[in-house]
Amino acid sequence: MTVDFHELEQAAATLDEADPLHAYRSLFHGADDPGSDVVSYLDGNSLGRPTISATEAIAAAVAQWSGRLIRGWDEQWMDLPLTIGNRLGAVVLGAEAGQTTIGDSTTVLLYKLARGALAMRPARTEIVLDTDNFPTDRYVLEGIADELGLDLRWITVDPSSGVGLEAAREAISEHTALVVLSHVAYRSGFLADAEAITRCAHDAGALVLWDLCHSAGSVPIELDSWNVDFAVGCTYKYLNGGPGSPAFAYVAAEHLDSFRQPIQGWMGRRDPFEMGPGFVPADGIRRVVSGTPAILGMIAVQSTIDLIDRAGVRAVRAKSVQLTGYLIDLTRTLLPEVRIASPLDAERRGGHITLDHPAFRDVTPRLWARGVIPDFRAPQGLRLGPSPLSTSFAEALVGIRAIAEELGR
Ligand SMILES: Cc1ncc(COP(=O)(O)O)c(C=O)c1O
Ligand SMILES: Nc1c(O)cccc1C(=O)C[C@H](N)C(=O)O
Repeated sequence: MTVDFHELEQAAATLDEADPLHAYRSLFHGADDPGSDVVSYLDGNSLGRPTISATEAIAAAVAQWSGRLIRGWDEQWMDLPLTIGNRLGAVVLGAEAGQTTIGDSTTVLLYKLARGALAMRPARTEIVLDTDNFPTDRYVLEGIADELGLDLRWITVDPSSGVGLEAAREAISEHTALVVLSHVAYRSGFLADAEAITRCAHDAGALVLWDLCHSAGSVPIELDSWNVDFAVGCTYKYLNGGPGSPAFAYVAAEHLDSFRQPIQGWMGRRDPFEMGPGFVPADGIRRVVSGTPAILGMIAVQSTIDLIDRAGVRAVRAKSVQLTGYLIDLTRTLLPEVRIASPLDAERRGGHITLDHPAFRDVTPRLWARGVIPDFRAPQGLRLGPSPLSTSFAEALVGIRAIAEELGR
């Protein structure tokens, strides 16, 4: 079959013109910068692009540091993790104020929340998780199971799919203390039915902890109305917080009084500057904090929350579905020998897809060298993660065309 690339380029341009979010692209550094060596950035689910407003916000934070020095803590910084948490809750997580905070890495928050949750179900013996959850989730839970003498109940998952409701229902039992799953699977992009699985866990008397790393900022989330107990997630992906920006943690209001986490630091104590004897947890979500929060690291996230608020989560999701659907269509046309290792049903697909081919391990560095940036996930997956606010259809086409060329088409 011969492919008319001119026609494909015209079609991509038409999609960009019709895209109600297209103007947001110009609010990101590098997206249309003629000096950039990147021609197709498809790794927004590993590290999002910086927003232009974040540069200004970070400069203002440094000026505040310079001018206010230590006074900045009393004036703003002590409350900032909770202030940003509330805003993230309202715009992205479907969470009322007072349940979300920013700090630590996802890995560390996962540990803190899982330990705290397990302490609330002391008579139960099992943690339910899946074989294809992100490595850090599996490793953290393996460590906790060793520490506490608990059993891990693994849901075996096809890496091109994810944890469906039936599989979750089979695994969850009267022995289950805690269920820990990813809302969007890091490899396939499978979008779990978080509401139904949460209900299923609760019916069995268990608690749930959702990893929202790949869903926050790309798919609608309603933690309060889904009755989720706990959640964690990254801010450097679709929330554009920057490399290593601190993660977020959500603890449902109903659990906050009884919740105790294992890293009892002074910043999570009631009246930390009293510096008194013994640990007394702070009221509310502040008790999730352990040490001094990374203030400069959390500044950029606010800029993206503002953009998502303006664009609307529904519009962000609609663009994301359109982008992944477009990548799937192009793959079928230009890469017929490649397997699509992600859900074809948009309802069950998050913001990224994975393509499978034995040549991808070798192809990936060649793509990076020519400014086309997806990422490689072993054993043979090429993961394409467009960002709804900054990726154009034209850019997606450039990426798939380059993959086709590298495969010798
Ligand atoms: C699903 C998921 N969970 C957890 C993590 C780990 O996050 P961190 O390295 O920031 O602790 C990541 C990404 O690295 C991820 O994709
Ligand atoms: N956190 C990352 C890093 O420090 C380096 C490279 C990639 C990452 C990622 O975020 C990977 C990502 N969580 C994934 O889903 O694979």
